[in-house]
Amino acid sequence: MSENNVLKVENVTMQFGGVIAVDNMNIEVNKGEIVSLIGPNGAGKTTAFNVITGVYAPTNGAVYFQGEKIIENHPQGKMKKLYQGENNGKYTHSIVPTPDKITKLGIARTFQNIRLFKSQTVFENILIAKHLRRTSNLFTATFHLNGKEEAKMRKEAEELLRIVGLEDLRDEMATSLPYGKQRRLEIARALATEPKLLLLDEPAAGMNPQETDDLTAFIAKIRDEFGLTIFMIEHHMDLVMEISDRIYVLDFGKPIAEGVPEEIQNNQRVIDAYLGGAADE
Ligand SMILES: Nc1ncnc2c1ncn2[C@@H]1O[C@H](COP(=O)(O)OP(=O)(O)OP(=O)(O)O)[C@@H](O)[C@H]1O
Repeated sequence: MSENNVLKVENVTMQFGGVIAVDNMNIEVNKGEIVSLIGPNGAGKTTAFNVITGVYAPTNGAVYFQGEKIIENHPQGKMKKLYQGENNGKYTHSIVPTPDKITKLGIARTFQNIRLFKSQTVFENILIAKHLRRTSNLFTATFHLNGKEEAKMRKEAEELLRIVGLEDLRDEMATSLPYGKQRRLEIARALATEPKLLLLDEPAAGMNPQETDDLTAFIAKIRDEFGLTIFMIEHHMDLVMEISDRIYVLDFGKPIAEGVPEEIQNNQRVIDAYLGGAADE
């Protein structure tokens, strides 16, 4: 693993009963890269994100973040009998951190369906995320505010709103924002947890072409401004091809191709499995 490696997914399988959602997946994302994960519906993209962020303990395999193993698991319970996958027996430990632990390590994510604190303002959404960096308890994050630290967080939240261009909407209710701005707020809220690695799950879903263009520029801007590494699931091929340094294509839980955008666009296996149809989406 090179010292530039930020994320390494190693031989990860996620099996739900008889359904193999992710099948012995190997993926690497290096510092400063924007890497996209594409593939047909049901290919296992969101499940892969859920493993990396601690929502699911993988059935088998390991995940490394900045060179350190943060997740490892092996078939247990009824999976011992069910699991027929590769690398059985290679993993012997069970390291299964919760999502808030993963956030604290420096991995943040957004979701396919926007998840904002609906009855809070734009500013409050950012501030609560800042508090969540320090506590996993939403009640504490919202109500136990202590003087000096609170003032510092407020200042950082104001600064973040300025950088992402939402300062004029500071006191609006999050849900009153136009769709594209809600997405931007959700990304800003993820940034408030001070991640090194940002996972974006279909950030352009439901966006019109203008909003998608704005988002493309926005993602590039935050990568540069925050020194981020970005791993993104996306179906909008214009966005993916324009912004990605590299792309992984997933089909039936397995990466079937990896390369720079031009290689992926010209890969016959990818065209057959996915791009032929995705162009119309
Ligand atoms: N909790 C679960 N229990 C059982 N099966 C699941 C679970 N989560 C996902 N799956 C199955 O795993 C497979 C992969 O689903 P996943 O949502 O990861 O695909 P995806 O590539 O993200 O699809 P999309 O592009 O539609 O979001 C699907 O067959 C899905 O039904």
